[in-house]
Amino acid sequence: MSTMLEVSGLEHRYGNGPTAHHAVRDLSFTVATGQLACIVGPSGCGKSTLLRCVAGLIEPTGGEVRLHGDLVRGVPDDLAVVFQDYSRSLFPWLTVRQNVEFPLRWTRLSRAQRRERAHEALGWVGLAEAGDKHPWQLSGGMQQRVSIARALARRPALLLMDEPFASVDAQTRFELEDLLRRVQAEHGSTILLVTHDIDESVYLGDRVLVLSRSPTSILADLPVDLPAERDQIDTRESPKFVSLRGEVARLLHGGEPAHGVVDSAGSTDLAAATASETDRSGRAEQKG
Ligand SMILES: Nc1ncnc2c1ncn2[C@@H]1O[C@H](COP(=O)(O)OP(=O)(O)OP(=O)(O)O)[C@@H](O)[C@H]1O
Repeated sequence: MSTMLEVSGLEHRYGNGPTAHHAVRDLSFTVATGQLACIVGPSGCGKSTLLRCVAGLIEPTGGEVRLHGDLVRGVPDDLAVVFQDYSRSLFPWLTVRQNVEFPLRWTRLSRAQRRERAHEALGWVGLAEAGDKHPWQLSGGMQQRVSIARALARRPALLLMDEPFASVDAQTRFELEDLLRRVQAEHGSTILLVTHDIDESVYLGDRVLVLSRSPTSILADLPVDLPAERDQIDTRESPKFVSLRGEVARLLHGGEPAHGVVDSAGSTDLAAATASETDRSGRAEQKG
């Protein structure tokens, strides 16, 4: 699988001198084409700073970011971002279709092609019939689906998502998570998604990057060895999911990566971690 995103020795410091704040210390990782990688870390650890560097919105003070091999300097044309706050990212005076078409104005697509792309992307998120409505006529979850459609209509090489489901209720969140996995599988999208939610990172991710406190670095890079087809009830109840969630939570609460299973690249072999966790819980059950 080819590499879509390569972050090498990334460092970012806000300001200079004694008041400087070192937000990101030393981050190196890659995301393969078609992969959905989740980033999880404590509040204020530097997740948004990382995303801003990847999006080319700020210039890192050290290291580099490459998108399909090209050094990121400024916002790449083929990158899209979905933010948490859909109500501020959609234009209320435009219809849903016009919102989705809007960023396509800066492409070489004709008007008819833009309309076609918008219609198609709205179909992907189940909103083909809502094109003539205005955002304020839709529920919060539907508005976030419009934001996702708008990002996908550009066919980005990389989709960045910053806490995309943090502002919707639990049921809608589940629906949006399933929608994202379906869309990603159907269209082979490469996604880097930041979340505060440990369960969400494991449910959504092909892998989970766990970040340390600020100045942040990578504590563990955990492959999520769950079936591609996931289910909000069965997957979340499966021993593997429970074990992975426990591992991420343990790391975030100051634990070391599962010992004996960290490889030289700093990534943790979850198969081994899962086996040892299952073994532990099995022994606990037997004792009980
Ligand atoms: N423009 C800025 N100037 C100075 N310090 C900043 C700036 N932006 C962020 N910081 C600091 O850098 C650190 C990382 O912030 P960042 O917003 O990247 O973290 P985060 O993990 O996204 O936070 P949260 O989980 O609360 O969204 C924090 O200590 C924050 O106060």
